[in-house]
Amino acid sequence: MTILDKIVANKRKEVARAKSRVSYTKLEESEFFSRQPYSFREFLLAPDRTGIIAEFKRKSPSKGIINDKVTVKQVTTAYADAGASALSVLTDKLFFMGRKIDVKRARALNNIPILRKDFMIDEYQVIEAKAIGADVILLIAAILTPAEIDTLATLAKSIGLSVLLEVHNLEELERSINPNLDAIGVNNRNLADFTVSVETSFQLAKHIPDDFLKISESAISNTEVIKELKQAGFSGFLIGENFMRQEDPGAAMREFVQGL
Ligand SMILES: O=P(O)(O)OC[C@@H](O)[C@@H](O)c1c[nH]c2ccccc12
Repeated sequence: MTILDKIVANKRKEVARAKSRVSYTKLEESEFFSRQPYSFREFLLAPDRTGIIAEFKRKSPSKGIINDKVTVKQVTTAYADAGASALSVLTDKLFFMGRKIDVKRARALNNIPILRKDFMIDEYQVIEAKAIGADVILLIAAILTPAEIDTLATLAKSIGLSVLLEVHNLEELERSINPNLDAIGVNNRNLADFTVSVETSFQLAKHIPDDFLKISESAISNTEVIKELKQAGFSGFLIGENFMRQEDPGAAMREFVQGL
């Protein structure tokens, strides 16, 4: 059983529990549910922004605790000030030490899109994403069938959310492509064994149709790589650990973007 299998098995239980505690009606009555989400595309392509999707991540299965001393407020507002095009906030509790309230807090404090970073397997989580103030959801090709991707993406679009599909290889990309997606993210980290290589992004770039935004995810640690990824057609760069492992992640991002 890979780590991804374990995460998904746990997620099924978590979603069942959440459904029994908070009804769809309750979610739809929440303060953020009726807001108009920000457009992921618009913010990624805005010339005065960096294209960086800056992540708030306390812990990961591959690295253990990365930083559990900082607050959502301190980090996300500094990321936005430093020119982030969007925020990525983990909501998986067991493996990433994330919480749904982290997205709510980030929403109340920032005026840029927020990606709810979780393992989406059920329509309930899509409604929940909107209810907690997210603008973008992540669909991971490795854990979803094409039919599931279609169902979740169609629902997300119908409530105004943007959809980012994450792939790790050509086979996943080809089987998962769907007109309801806004962006395709190439994860440079293999979620089954944690190996990382930015080459994955360069190899898959030419196979991603131009109507989708191209995003490179994980293991991005210097601005030279970003310049090369831009040349290869990428407009989004998802960065977590490189900032989060510093005592002041916002300051780390501010310094990083000087090199762009
Ligand atoms: O911390 P990094 O190497 O910069 O990676 C960020 C992000 O890409 C990574 O956290 C991630 C990519 N896809 C995911 C899916 C689930 C959880 C986490 C992720």
